[in-house]
Amino acid sequence: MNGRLLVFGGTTEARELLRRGVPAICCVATGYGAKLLDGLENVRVLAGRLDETAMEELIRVENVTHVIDATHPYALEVTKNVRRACARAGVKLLRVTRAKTPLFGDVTAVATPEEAAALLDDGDEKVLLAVGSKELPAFAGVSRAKERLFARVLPTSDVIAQCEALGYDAGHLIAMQGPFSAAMNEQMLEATGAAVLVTKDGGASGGTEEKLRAAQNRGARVILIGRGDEEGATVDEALLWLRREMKLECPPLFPMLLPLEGKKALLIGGGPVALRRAQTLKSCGADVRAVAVSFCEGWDGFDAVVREWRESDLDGAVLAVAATDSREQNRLIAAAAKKRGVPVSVADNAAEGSFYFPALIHCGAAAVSASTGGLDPALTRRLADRLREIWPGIVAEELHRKEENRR
Ligand SMILES: C[C@@]1(CC(=O)O)c2cc3[nH]c(cc4nc(cc5[nH]c(cc(n2)[C@H]1CCC(=O)O)[C@@](C)(CC(=O)O)[C@@H]5CCC(=O)O)C(CC(=O)O)=C4CCC(=O)O)c(CCC(=O)O)c3CC(=O)O
Ligand SMILES: NC(=O)C1=CN([C@@H]2O[C@H](COP(=O)(O)OP(=O)(O)OC[C@H]3O[C@@H](n4cnc5c(N)ncnc54)[C@H](O)[C@@H]3O)[C@@H](O)[C@H]2O)C=CC1
Repeated sequence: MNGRLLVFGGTTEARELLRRGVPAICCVATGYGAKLLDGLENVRVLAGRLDETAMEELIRVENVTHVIDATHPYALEVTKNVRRACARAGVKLLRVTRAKTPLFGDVTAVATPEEAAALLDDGDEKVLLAVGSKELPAFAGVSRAKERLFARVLPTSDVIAQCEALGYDAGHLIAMQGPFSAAMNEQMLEATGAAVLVTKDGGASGGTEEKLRAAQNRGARVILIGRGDEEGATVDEALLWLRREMKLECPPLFPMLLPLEGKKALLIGGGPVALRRAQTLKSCGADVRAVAVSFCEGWDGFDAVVREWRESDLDGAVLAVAATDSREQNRLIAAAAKKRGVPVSVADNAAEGSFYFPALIHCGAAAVSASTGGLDPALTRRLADRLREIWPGIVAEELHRKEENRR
């Protein structure tokens, strides 16, 4: 292992990452967050909120080399501080954040809690606020707040005390830890009589889809406080990044062997990378179909369709390869394939696919596949080329020996 990792965040993403066995120091805001990380070997947990200076100090004292910011998507201030502390200490930083939820139903998106409060001002409907206790003060000025607003918060004594101080009585508080199922959200909307649900986009682990679904089922409106355009890596991407950066231990991929003869394999992209893979798939007997806006030299003899890809290209495919030169297109291809249950490999982002494209070394049916688990594709290439030099000899020798024994 090279270097030392510091993770910020007691989020689901931080826990998932640390559960994969990455040694680290992990900073969480609260004692409760610390408890959720109990029992993880190789992880030292520090509880408490640090400012920028304290973060920088920690990085230096602990000889940290790599930082992952997996704090909550709405913890904007912390994220800003982490970024500055890392820049000042000169260490590498990766932001991990959950994907935004695709919206459906009657949803009004706003940028801030204040904007959400302004939308509630002149109505008289009851409102369920599932925004986190920190944002409740923004709603204090809403007309007839005491009767109309119901707050759903975490059941800790300080949070409840804070709600009481803001004027919420026991009849207007739901104190319970989420995330909640759609059915439970629906019951809470029903019990409070709320016609409006105000929430944030906490992504999949925050149960956002279940909130939208409940509101839709009850005919309630949703006001969604958005979170800007921040981009971040997924947990899988972060894990691969760390393994590459810090040379962490990594188990091998499982080289599952698929019969492809006569089966449709879809390639999207017509450059040299797609072509190399098309040749590999063809050597396995697959019916290769390639779709691309333009094709490089060498595609003669392939079923090559010149146009932009579309979702229906995936129909009947047993596997797909996303090898366009556009990050965004490759991401969309991966999402579409996964949605349909078609295994997909992504040429420019190893961790985004559901399988890794192997180097194939074969003499007839005697095959070997090479991989470095996505850690170092150029090394994979060199390993494969060396195996290609010796593999035919090994296969011939063994077949010959078998013949000899038979005589
Ligand atoms: C994750 C994966 C994709 C997947 O699963 O779909 C992936 C990803 C990436 N490759 C990159 C670069 C290169 N890849 C090669 C070669 C091969 N790469 C192949 C597979 C895979 N490559 C999968 C995991 C493999 C594993 O587990 O080890 C092989 C085996 C199969 C094939 O592609 O046919 C083939 C050997 C073929 C053979 O010998 O048979 C070379 C060498 C060369 O081209 O000569 C370079 C140039 C390196 C340089 O320039 O130094 C980059 C950076 C791109 C960038 O920076 O722009 C990414 C992106 C990323 O890492 O995220
Ligand atoms: N895994 C690997 O071995 C390697 C992967 N890469 C990555 O692979 C990707 C492809 O590399 P190259 O083949 O060199 O690229 P390229 O630039 O030669 O080809 C890109 C292809 O994508 C097609 N394309 C773009 N948008 C499309 C759309 N909407 N619909 C259909 N087709 C579309 C283009 O028409 C073109 O055929 C790049 O993202 C590169 O970063 C690069 C080197 C090695």
